[in-house]
Amino acid sequence: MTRIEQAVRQSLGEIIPEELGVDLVSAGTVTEIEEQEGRVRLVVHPGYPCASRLPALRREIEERVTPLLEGRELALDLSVRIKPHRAQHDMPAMMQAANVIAVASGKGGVGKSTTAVNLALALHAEGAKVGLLDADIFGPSQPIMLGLPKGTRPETRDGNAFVPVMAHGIQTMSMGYLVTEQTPVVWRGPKASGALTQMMQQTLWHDLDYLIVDLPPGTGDIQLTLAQKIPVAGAVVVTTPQDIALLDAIKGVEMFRKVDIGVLGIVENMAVHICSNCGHEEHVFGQGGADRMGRDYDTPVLGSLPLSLRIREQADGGTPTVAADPDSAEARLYMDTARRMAARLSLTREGRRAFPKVVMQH
Ligand SMILES: Nc1ncnc2c1ncn2[C@@H]1O[C@H](COP(=O)(O)OP(=O)(O)OP(=O)(O)O)[C@@H](O)[C@H]1O
Repeated sequence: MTRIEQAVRQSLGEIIPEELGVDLVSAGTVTEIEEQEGRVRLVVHPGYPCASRLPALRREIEERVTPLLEGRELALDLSVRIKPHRAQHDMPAMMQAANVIAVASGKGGVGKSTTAVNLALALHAEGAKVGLLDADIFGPSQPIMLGLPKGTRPETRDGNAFVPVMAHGIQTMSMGYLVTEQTPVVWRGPKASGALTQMMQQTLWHDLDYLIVDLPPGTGDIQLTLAQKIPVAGAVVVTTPQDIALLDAIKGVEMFRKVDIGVLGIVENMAVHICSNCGHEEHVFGQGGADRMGRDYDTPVLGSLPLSLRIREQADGGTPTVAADPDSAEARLYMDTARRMAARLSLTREGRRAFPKVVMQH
């Protein structure tokens, strides 16, 4: 390595993007530094979607590196490359989805689905190709949050494969598309788990960087099936700061660890209420619990969302916050959380790629 290459490497080793928490070199994003005639070629590939951050990162790199080049030109290739990351027991990634991320909660009603859809939209806004699977077989809520008209059905191909339904730029699939109000879902246990595997594998996901799976609450059959049959690169546990929700969240974290699925972090929802009249902040469900849990279980808090009327109205109205009002404070919190989640995943080991396989069977 030449003197200039060394100096460049060292200065890149001092740039620490907030969401990554480590420097560009340690994170493995610097794939090439080469002094050539009259110029230095530099290739930096962040492994997570961060379109909104690239201009500032480019400026920072240029400002630090250019003075070191002794008059040579800087040829900088700064672009995102999302790879598949290691799934449990080294299972190969799905062909059509590089990274499956499970969004779970220990108990119901903590806002897991709202969080999942906003995180999916945030990854999309940052430039990733994203799918969302509503795995809540018994109470699918994503079709409503995605604003899809009642009775929306996915197209089928060859009679047994579903074309994902596009909504706000992401590919989606939900049991809500397959059942009607007249056909109550009476499956339990193995049948429901079978339905999840089927939905996952018989959907023609197209070239996804991330498939976000919105799990039903708890630690039951569906979660177990996911752990056995589907390669999951990472999990996120959504919780409110209430003690009881936290205890349930701990069970969720432990469940994923037991089945060798990495927990990327905790998202704390409804952490603080901001009065829409006077702006007064109140910690409705207590304060600091997720931080404590994060420390005790060595799991970072990826983000903290307020209890906000807008989040509820926008989700329940079919255009979740990130799509409805991308510049709002709440949307920015979701974007920050999603970037941290994906950045943390980018630091885990690379996974095995799947071999081409025909999913459709007759
Ligand atoms: N941060 C928030 N502020 C205000 N309302 C919220 C927030 N997050 C979620 N909600 C609302 O809380 C309700 C429950 O949310 P959601 O359906 O996402 O929860 P869940 O944990 O997925 O529920 P379930 O256990 O039934 O699957 C919804 O009406 C949603 O709009």
